[in-house]
Amino acid sequence: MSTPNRKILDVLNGKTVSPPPIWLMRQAGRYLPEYRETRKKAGSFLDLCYSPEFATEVTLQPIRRYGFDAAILFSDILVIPDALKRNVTFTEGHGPQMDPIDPDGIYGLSADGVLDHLKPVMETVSRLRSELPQETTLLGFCGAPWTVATYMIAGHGTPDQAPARLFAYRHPEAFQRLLDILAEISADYLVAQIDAGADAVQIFDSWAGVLGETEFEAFAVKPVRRIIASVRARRPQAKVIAFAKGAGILLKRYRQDTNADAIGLDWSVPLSFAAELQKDGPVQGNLDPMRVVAGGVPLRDGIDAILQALGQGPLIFNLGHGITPQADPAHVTDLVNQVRNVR
Ligand SMILES: Cc1c2[nH]c(c1CCC(=O)O)Cc1[nH]c(c(CCC(=O)O)c1C)Cc1[nH]c(c(CCC(=O)O)c1C)Cc1[nH]c(c(C)c1CCC(=O)O)C2
Repeated sequence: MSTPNRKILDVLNGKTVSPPPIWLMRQAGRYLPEYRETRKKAGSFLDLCYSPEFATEVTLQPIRRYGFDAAILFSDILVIPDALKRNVTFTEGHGPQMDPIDPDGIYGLSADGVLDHLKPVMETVSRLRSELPQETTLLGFCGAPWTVATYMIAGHGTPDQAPARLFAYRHPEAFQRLLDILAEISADYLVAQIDAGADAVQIFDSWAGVLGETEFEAFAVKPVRRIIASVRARRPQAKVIAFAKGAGILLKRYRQDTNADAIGLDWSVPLSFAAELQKDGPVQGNLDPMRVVAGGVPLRDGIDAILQALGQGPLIFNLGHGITPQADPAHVTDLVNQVRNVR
């Protein structure tokens, strides 16, 4: 069998690829008119996530438009609480909502049936692998236990994750049990995505940045290390990108202690520090999504700075967080052309 030429896998193996491969977090989404069209047809947001036909279509849309080096499975990190029967809904303007969980609820959680519930997602992954160009890397993903737990405890998004932080102090045993079950399910879920055709996976810890040092170690590092170890024990070839948003100087230890193949960097990570982190292994990031909204000079300067600081080492070009609905699709074309040095 010939090995497909997937640049992102080369970077994940520690190689420098020039120009760097590129994909964008949330590259399938509301900034694209074709996404908004499909979204209307699919019904609710979760209906879209569980429809192999529509989820495949929206995953492919940004690949057709921009030829990104990776496609990321269209789904959401909150399909796990949904599979755990937490009554998850997404309503326009309110973001995700679910039943807030208490300690009794945590002790009542069961992993049974979770992967069955997620079978349509695996069907989407296998359709994608057969429909994508050979050279496009297919990324699977899950949320990190801490970030998923913050939604399960509050029942919705919060600016500072105060409900989950307080819960962890008040109910340490129940909270640990929640992290453990989420880590176990997430590892199985990632293995299932890899078996269905994902080339690599990303773990999103979007709320890692609100944790103090001790809690970062216990709630962000440990569960992610456990997931990666469990996936590697079963699928030694699997590549993992870990994105701990807001982790700052703790990122140095985060890579070493989780054993991630690459770490994602948000836009607050100084490029001098990013270059140091790159000496330990591949990095991904870290353009401020607002530069994509602004376009023009701020966009050009931001891209230049990243390419200058990180372009000589293993880099996957990305944003420092998801692209926002107000981004102009034409600015994304400019971004891709500049990174690829196309005039
Ligand atoms: C925290 C988190 C969530 N979901 C996700 C995270 C981690 C990354 C991050 O921090 O952005 C991850 C995610 N969500 C989505 C993807 C799909 C793949 C891709 O990146 O293109 C991925 C990888 C689609 C989505 N997930 C969601 C949308 C928008 C919903 C819609 O189309 O109506 C999309 C395209 C909904 C969602 N899902 C979530 C929130 C808070 C919201 C509401 C906020 C919003 O509306 O942007 C939870």
